[in-house]
Amino acid sequence: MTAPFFERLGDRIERVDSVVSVGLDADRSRLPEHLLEKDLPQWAFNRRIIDATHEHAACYKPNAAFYESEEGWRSLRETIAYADGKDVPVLLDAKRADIGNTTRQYAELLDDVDAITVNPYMGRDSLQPFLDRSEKGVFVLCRTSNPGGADLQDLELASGETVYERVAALADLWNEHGNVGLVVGATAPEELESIREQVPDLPFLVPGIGAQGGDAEAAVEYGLSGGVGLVNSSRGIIFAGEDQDEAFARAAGDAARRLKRRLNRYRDA
Ligand SMILES: O=C(O)c1cc(=O)[nH]c(=O)n1[C@@H]1O[C@H](COP(=O)(O)O)[C@@H](O)[C@H]1O
Repeated sequence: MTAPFFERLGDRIERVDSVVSVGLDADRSRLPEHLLEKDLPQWAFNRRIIDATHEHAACYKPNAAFYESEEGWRSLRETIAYADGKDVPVLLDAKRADIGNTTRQYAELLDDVDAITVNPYMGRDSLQPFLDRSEKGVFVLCRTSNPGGADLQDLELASGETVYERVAALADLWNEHGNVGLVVGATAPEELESIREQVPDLPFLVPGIGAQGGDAEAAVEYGLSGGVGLVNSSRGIIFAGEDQDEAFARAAGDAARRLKRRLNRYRDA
């Protein structure tokens, strides 16, 4: 039987001494020119990025948005299998959920990956098929990193709690199999701190450092539960060598190593 996701993630974090999630957001318009002639340029790019970064990666997080084409899905499939071959967990950033029969289809995405991001807007039944996959990780969007994250998520309910606090409380309830985490952006450090206090046992995926300018120290201080959690950087790693053509992968490897060391200073503090 496969061990639960957060146990496997904890082992991985220990093995590579890293909480870095490397975001594989392989934007076709930013790929090195010499890869564009390949059969599957995104796969060619990701393979080189994985070769250069896997020693520093607690997980890979491909965002499905970058692969929503026939060629994209083929690239994604190859990428997932390759990461798996390197023994690195894959978290598919899909932000899915829908009514029952539709969401059951979405949940099949978990057949090929270790964890997924989901959207809580439609409530528990829309997430149930994901939650039922007890060996897989399910990261529920709670307080997102984008400027508009406040539009709905910061609204105060009649009960006095905010929407994101309500989501955190619900996610804690939904965590019957110990497979639920939260997505909380590093651009909202105060919310990160208060959500951590509210749900001490849920590991967080914290995006928003690097290109979005979020707070890396707060990401580590509040993102981890029992040492387990993920701090994601996508563009800051994979496009670190955007202007270097052939040397792009080495630059990505250096960026991943630097981020690992920086985050580890806060982990050790
Ligand atoms: O669910 C996510 O991963 C996510 C949630 C959020 O609140 N903010 C956020 O940036 N993300 C994702 O994290 C990645 C951030 O990419 P970079 O800004 O390039 O590091 C993208 O794939 C986003 O879709």
